[in-house]
Formats: sequence, C-alpha cells, structure tokens
Amino acid sequence: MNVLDFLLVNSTAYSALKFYNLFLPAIIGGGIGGTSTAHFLIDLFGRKNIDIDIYEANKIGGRLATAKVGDFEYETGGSVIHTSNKYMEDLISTLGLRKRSHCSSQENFGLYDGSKFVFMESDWSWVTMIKLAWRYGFSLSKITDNIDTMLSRFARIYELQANHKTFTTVHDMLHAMDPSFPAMMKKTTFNGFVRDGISPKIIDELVMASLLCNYGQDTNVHQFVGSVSMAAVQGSLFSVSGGNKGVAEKVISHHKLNVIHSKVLKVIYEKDVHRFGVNYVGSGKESSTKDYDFVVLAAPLTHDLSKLQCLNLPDGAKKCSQRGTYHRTVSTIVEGKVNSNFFESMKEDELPVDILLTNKSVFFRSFSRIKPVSTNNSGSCGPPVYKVFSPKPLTDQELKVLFKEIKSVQVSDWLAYPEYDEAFAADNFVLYDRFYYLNAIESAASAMEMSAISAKNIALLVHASWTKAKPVEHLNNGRLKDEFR
Ligand SMILES: CC(C)=CCC/C(C)=C/CC/C(C)=C/CSC[C@H](N)C(=O)O
Repeated sequence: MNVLDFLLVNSTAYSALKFYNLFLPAIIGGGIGGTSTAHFLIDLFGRKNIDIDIYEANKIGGRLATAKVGDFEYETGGSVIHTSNKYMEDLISTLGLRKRSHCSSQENFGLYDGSKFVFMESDWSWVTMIKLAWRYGFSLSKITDNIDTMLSRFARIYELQANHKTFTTVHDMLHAMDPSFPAMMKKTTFNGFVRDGISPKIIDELVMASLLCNYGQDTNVHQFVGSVSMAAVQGSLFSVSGGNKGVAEKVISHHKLNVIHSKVLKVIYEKDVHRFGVNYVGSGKESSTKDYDFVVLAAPLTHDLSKLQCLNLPDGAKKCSQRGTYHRTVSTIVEGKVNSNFFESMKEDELPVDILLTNKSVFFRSFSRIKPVSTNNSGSCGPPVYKVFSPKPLTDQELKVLFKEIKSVQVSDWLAYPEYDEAFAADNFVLYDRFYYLNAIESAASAMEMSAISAKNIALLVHASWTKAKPVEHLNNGRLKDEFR
C-alpha cells in the first residue's frame, strides 16, 4: 500500500467513524488507570457516542497481577485498597465484583529490625493498645489523628469531581483537597512528621516499616506519600475476590472495549486537523498508525519504562520527556515452610502474619503469610504460602535463610512506583490540548485510588474540551456525506 492509499484508507476509516458522530479517544495502557479512564469516559459520553481503543503491550491490569501456585492465585502487585477509596469501591460494586472475604483470619503484624522484633501485635486488641502506648507513648494518637484528618480532606476530591471540577496539574488537585497538601511534597516524611509533633521513634519504626513495605523506600520520601502509606497501616483494607486485576479486566468486558495488544511507539500530532496519529507495532514487524480525537497516556513516562516519541508537538520531546525513575520491588511468592529460627528462633505458629522491617539494610522489606485471591472448589484456602518483598531478586542462599522447606518459587520483578524524594516535582495532567498524562498523579502517591481519581480528572478534562469544541459540525457538512455517496 503506497503512502497516498494508506492515508486515504486511514483518513477514510477515521471519517467513517466520525460520520456516525463517534468520539474517538485512544488510551495507552491497560492498567487500573487506563481502564478506569475508559469507564469514566463512557459514563460522561454514553457508550453509543464513543469508540475507545485501549493499547496494552502486556497483560490487562498492569501492576495489578496474580501468580498461580498450584490451584490457587495470589496478588503479586498492587494488593490493598482502603475502605475510604470511593472510586475503587464504586467500580467493584458497579462491575458486579466482590470484596475478598474468604480465608480471612487474624492478621497480626510485627516490626522486625533484622535481629529482633521491636513490636508485635497481640491477638487481643486491648493488649495491643497497651503495648503501643507503652512503646510509643500518646504521641501515637497524633499520627492517627493526623492521617484521619488528611483522609477527610482528601475526600473533598469526590464532591469537586461530582461537580465536574477539573485540574491541569497535580499541585492544583492537591491544593483543592487542602492548601497544606502541595507543601507536603516538598519535605521528607521524617521532617514533616517531626514538625507535626510526632516522635522520631514512631517515625523510625512504624512509619519506616509501612514505607519499606508499601513503597520499598524509607522516610526520605516526601510527606504526602508517607501519609498515604500510613493510611494503609491504620485504615481498614480490602482486596477484590479473584484478584484486584479483575477491576481492569471487568471494565473491558463490561463495556466491550477494543484492546489493541501492541506497543505504542509514537504519538504524532496532526496540526491541520487537530488530531493524533498513534503509531504502534503488534506481533508483526510492520508498524501501523491510527487517528484519534484525544489521546490519554496511562503508562509511566520515565526513562526506565518509556521509549515513547511525541512528534510534531510544540516542544513534544520535552512534553514526553522522562520524569525520574521507578523503584524496583521484587515480589517472591514461596510455597513452603518458614525457617522460624531466623526470626529470634520463634515457633512457626507464633510468628506474626505480616513481618515488616524497620531496617532498610536487611535484604528484604517484608515477609507475609498470604491468602489466595479466591478459594478452590472445595472451599480450601490452600497450603502455607508466603510473599517476600525485596529490592532485588532473592539469592538461593537468602531463600534458604528464610525457608526450611521450599516447594515452589514465583518471582515478579516490578518497577512498581516512582522513586520519591522531597524534590519530586508535582507533574502535569495535560501534555498538550487533547493529549493527557494519567500517571502524573503518581508524583503525589501511587495507589489504585490515586489512579482512579486521575482517570476521573482526565475524563472530565476530555469531556470539557470536547463539548466546548464543535467537532461534529465541520465534519457533517455536505463534504463528508459527499464522500460516502
Ligand atoms: C491523603 C491520604 C492519607 C490518603 C489518600 C487516600 C488513599 C489513596 C489511600 C490508599 C492507602 C493505601 C491502600 C495505600 C497502599 S499503597 C501500597 C501499594 N503501593 C499498593 O498499591 O498496594
């Protein structure tokens, strides 16, 4: 096919869809961000008025994934949702999914410094409260009150977005939640919490352990992400029965969306018609280009993850320039028997379910006995299976230190979330008019609900831009109909 034929076919395909007055956005990335963007766009435009393509080079769900051990599956990526996370709650309910309730058992945690437990939760909550007060004093209530206040201010976003309020920058979104939020990205968690009157001991133990587990990083991360991490420690959490990735998968099946399993190489702006060509390569060697009214980039723009080229955009190279790096977290799922001698020679049944490290120099970040995302046909919850988070793959020697018996090992090597520091710049949602960047939200914090809120914001930005323009009139003059006579 020569260039002229190609352009004719491509533009005709675009025009044909436009003839039916369809709105054509492309979403690059099939994780929770990209799929929830599609869900919110359909909510705003109506399914019959929009034709969405989702580009995904790997598996739908992205950093939400499971690993199979025998008859059972286990979360290997994003694993927990907070009960205050409205959009995730709504998506699960709307899509007919269920929260995981099976296999629930007493989930106690212990803080381990690499040689001893500095704190261990009791099976009796009142004993735990006494132990917490004894070790951390009453300044503990300061941090729980601090996080509860932040959660209530964070929830303002839901009413703002219900009133179609949109944000072009992460800074403006955080500021709308509370004027104090943006500044929290400019100080370390340690300094910010000390300034809030929280004892260094709580920060060095509780906050450090939550960050090493949730983000693989220490209290030098900025205070906003440190606060989100603490919300996971003190809040009630849940996950989706069958796996959190099911939310992304169900959006696609529920709305019957078109998934193009390909890698996107370029986004090419076509100024004369104000639309975008998405250049992509699938299993073949030849690349193809398809035209869209809008493009949503729902995948990280960092030099370790993205080679995307943005062409014909004013300073396009800068707009799609790489922003920082993502932190490597290795998730190792082991079926076997724990070597409880490693942990102060405790008996296996005395070990806490979740062992969180307070010491960054230890070769792993957390050690948890985990439950499957669903039971098997006989209602069983499966054999003893453990999940170890570590900054790099565990060596055979390290596995032998942690386990006295190993039946199987599954390794998931993630670039899981941004490398956070207090200099981390709040990013922009708008790369160019009608070209949006969902993962900008991760500069504030990375969690399923953060991606869902960003998705809602971008869907509202798209809707505001589209309804402001008059896209259909200039295509529905006689010319278009002439083309099809
Ligand atoms: C402003 C604050 C304190 C919270 C905002 C609400 C929110 C996003 C809560 C989510 C807390 C949570 C479940 C964090 C876990 S992140 C761990 C890991 N990265 C994952 O995604 O599972």
